[in-house]
Amino acid sequence: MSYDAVVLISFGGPEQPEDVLPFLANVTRGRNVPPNRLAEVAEHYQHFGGVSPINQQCRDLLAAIRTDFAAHGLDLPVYWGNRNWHPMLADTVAQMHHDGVRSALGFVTSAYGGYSSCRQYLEDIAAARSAVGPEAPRIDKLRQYWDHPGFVEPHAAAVSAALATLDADRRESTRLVFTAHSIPVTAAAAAGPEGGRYEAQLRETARLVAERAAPDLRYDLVWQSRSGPPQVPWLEPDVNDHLRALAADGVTSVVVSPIGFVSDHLEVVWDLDTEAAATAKQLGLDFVRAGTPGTDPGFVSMIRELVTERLNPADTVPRRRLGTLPAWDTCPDGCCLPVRRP
Ligand SMILES: CC1=C(CCC(=O)O)c2cc3nc(cc4[nH]c(cc5[nH]c(cc1n2)c(C)c5CCC(=O)O)c(CCC(=O)O)c4C)C(CCC(=O)O)=C3C
Ligand SMILES: [Fe+2]
Repeated sequence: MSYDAVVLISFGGPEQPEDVLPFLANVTRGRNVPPNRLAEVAEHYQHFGGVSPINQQCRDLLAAIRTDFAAHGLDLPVYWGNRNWHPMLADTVAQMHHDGVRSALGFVTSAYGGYSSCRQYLEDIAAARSAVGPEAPRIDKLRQYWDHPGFVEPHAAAVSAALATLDADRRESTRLVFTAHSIPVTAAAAAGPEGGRYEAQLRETARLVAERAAPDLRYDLVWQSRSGPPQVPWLEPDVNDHLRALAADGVTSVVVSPIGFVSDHLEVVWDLDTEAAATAKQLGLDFVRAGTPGTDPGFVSMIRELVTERLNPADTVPRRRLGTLPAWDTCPDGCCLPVRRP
């Protein structure tokens, strides 16, 4: 297979106060998110002047990818388009078509399987291509990278750096708390061809990061940013409830590492740095939030590696990874399908 471009595909976020409500309408169209939850989330964005950090983080990543490709003689143009806010993927795909791109590789800013993390991006690609028409470029999504060293190692380095800021005398009562976006329990059960893939991958990433950063410490995987109506079960425990349980258990210090994410977007700076940090303070816990890959050079080279490996079949160029869960270049049909929400 030959490719003539790469496209960075992300979630998108508002960039001014007027964008917040139309952005949220895009995110929640056809989903079961109660109006009071939406109002609450709109307020989180307004705390940051209506600007989500995510688009600038994508611009920074885009620039880093272009610099890295140029430095390694990889001569492919790199585009960027989002699911929920400008630049919208359909506009990007139209531009790619206009520029003569015939087939591209897509890198999405989510490392895991599952409907929201993987399948929905495949749907975004399909919708953007059909908006452009039959001449739209082909776009093949790159593989999930939850256990790639270029994802695991930056998270591990960030956990080590965070730990180094805590009181060494309290090491024995320090806990690593890994977080990811909660999803409905039914969606978790439907993730991957055999089910449970989102959670299984997160457990594997947590283990790989913990082994590298602090093999002597206990760690947990918990959930954040729950949405949806209260009567629908989502993955638990929530990070705030978990901090309360840890404090009651004699834990004095926590490193919170958002392994579910690739950059410090709003779910990180609000749900962790603001809310979870306040919970920890109330409990008298020492709290430090570990960084995300962002534009870490190892993460950026991983993207180049994922691109170049796809120029050759998997049996000729081994796909580097640290874990043992099943892996593939192209998701099977019918994997991670959306579940009908009550
Ligand atoms: C698994 C997952 C990821 C990780 C994978 C990935 O990164 O793609 C993720 C990322 C993100 N989620 C984000 C924002 C939002 N997610 C929402 C709602 C939802 N997320 C869900 C899941 C996930 N979300 C789900 C099941 C819903 C319910 C509605 C639905 O079924 O789709 C809502 C609606 C309001 C609310 O929170 O209820 C907002 C505003 C932002 C942007 C942050 C910024 O602006 O910086 C990012 C990166
Ligand atoms: Fe979300």
